[in-house]
Amino acid sequence: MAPSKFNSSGEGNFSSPMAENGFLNSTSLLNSEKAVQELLQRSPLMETDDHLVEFSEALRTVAKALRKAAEGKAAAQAEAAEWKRKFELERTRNLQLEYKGQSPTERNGYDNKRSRNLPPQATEQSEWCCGLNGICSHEVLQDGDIDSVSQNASRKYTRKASFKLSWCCNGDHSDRHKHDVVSFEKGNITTAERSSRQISLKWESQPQTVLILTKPNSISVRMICFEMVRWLREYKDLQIYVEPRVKNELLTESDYYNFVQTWKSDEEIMVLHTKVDLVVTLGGDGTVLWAASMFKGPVPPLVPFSLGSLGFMTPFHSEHYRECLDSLLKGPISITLRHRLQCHVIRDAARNEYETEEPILVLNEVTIDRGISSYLTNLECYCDRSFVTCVQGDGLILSTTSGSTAYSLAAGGSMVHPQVPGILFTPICPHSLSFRPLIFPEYVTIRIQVPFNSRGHAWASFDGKDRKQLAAGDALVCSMAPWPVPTACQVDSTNDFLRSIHDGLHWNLRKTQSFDGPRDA
Ligand SMILES: NC(=O)c1ccc[n+]([C@@H]2O[C@H](COP(=O)([O-])OP(=O)(O)OC[C@H]3O[C@@H](n4cnc5c(N)ncnc54)[C@H](O)[C@@H]3O)[C@@H](O)[C@H]2O)c1
Ligand SMILES: Nc1ncnc2c1ncn2[C@@H]1O[C@H](COP(=O)(O)OP(=O)(O)OP(=O)(O)O)[C@@H](O)[C@H]1O
Repeated sequence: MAPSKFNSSGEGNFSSPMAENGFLNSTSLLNSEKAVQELLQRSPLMETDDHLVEFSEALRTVAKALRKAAEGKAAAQAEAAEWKRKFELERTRNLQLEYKGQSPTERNGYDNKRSRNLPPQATEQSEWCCGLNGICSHEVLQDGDIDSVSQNASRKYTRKASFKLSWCCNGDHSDRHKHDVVSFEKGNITTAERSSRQISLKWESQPQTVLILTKPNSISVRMICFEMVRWLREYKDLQIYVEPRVKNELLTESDYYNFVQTWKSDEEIMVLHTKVDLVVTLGGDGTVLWAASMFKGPVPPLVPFSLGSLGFMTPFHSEHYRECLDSLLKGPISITLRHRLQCHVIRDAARNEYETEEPILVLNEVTIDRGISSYLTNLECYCDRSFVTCVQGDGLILSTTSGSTAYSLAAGGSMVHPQVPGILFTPICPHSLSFRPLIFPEYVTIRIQVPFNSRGHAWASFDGKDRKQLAAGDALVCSMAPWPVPTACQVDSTNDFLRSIHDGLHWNLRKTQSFDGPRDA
């Protein structure tokens, strides 16, 4: 019998309780029990087990602490993102003020600035409905006083057309602000409006400047663009802006197009929304996404003409552009307010929470996926201060409701009417049987964290573009942006949405059963 290798002194050697015939004999059993007890008391194996137990408990404690820390970080980063959002809003306001020739420091305070730069009606509304901390859509959407612009002789820009937005439903026209959602009169909770209603835009002065954005590398788009520019100039007497590339194309065609304006720098693009009354897009959904991405703040009303293969956001037919533009320039226009998501990438390497990169606004979605890595993505997701889940799979899509018919749909997300405010949380190929897509309300902040123990990097892409690598420790914080994209409707939001899913996706197309006459009971 070989001595136990655990007994270094040679004492307490135990023999196998198994006799040679294969049965247990009692003496050897006694011996072996004693030996096991000795082994349990003295053996380093037991110490190893104890150490393993201790170690795993310590690991569990560390994991708990890490989760707590991450939750704390989530809250801090959500707050940082909220502050950043407010900062961006303020910066855009200041930019507008600077453009109007008034320095932000000339203001006595926030209220004063607002009351001096907004038309009286808008100011009253904003203080009435939102107070200081809210974002009034009419401030974002209704163009303010721009008299100073026309007075400023050094600037060649013309006065921007003003318009008024109203919310109406089934013929009921009402100016009631959409923030006035819940009332607590006499202790009863009632809802006045549950989401924004169909919006109607009425021009208060004639639009004067149109920006035309076109899909590149398409001869048919180029031809329509040339024609449209000429028509808008000769029949509507409008100022026209195009991208530098298009201006070159126009000038190559003819010197006639010399009147068309463009820009040279990104700073000029930043203030484009203060000059342009209407944006026309010629292309597919990608061109609408491109147009939206040009406006990092407020977006002028957008008229999307379809010249692509699948137009979910392009209800206007380019062959009828004259009649369409004629009626849109007169107004009123039914508008779909397409919400956007504001995304901040927060690097773990950044020294503090506020050192975030420039925010990116998306009209469809932000996708966090595994990129070229063959490992499963491992993403920790938080909603405000609450842990949502860990995504283990190909990735995750955070989509707007406008984007619900795009990538999110392909990944199994629901289609949502674009006027419903919300954030879709749709996994891509999750390695789990029970991971169903979610829809969050519009007021939450979602944070996606690449954990430190992630095997590979994750990649974020914004409306299918601008890929950014997310290393372990990096996070993406996402909330609803205060600047929606107002797109003109062919009929109204609902009719256009249903038409797009019927025509674009052949949604629920099925042969109708033949009628064979009533069946016998
Ligand atoms: N598996 C997929 O379905 C998949 C994969 C990658 C990207 N995409 C989508 O492509 C978008 C980028 O579009 P692009 O035109 O620049 O690229 P693209 O030219 O590759 O076109 C992608 C397709 O998505 C359609 N699309 C875009 N936005 C849509 C929307 N809101 N509703 C319905 N369909 C929409 C376009 O019409 C086009 O047919 C991304 O935002 C993403 O949603 C989809
Ligand atoms: N003005 C522009 N400048 C640069 N790129 C653009 C511009 N407009 C569109 N694009 C890009 O060109 C690509 C194709 O555009 P778009 O999606 O509009 O056309 P399409 O693919 O023919 O139409 P659909 O989306 O209906 O299939 C998109 O990736 C879009 O981002």
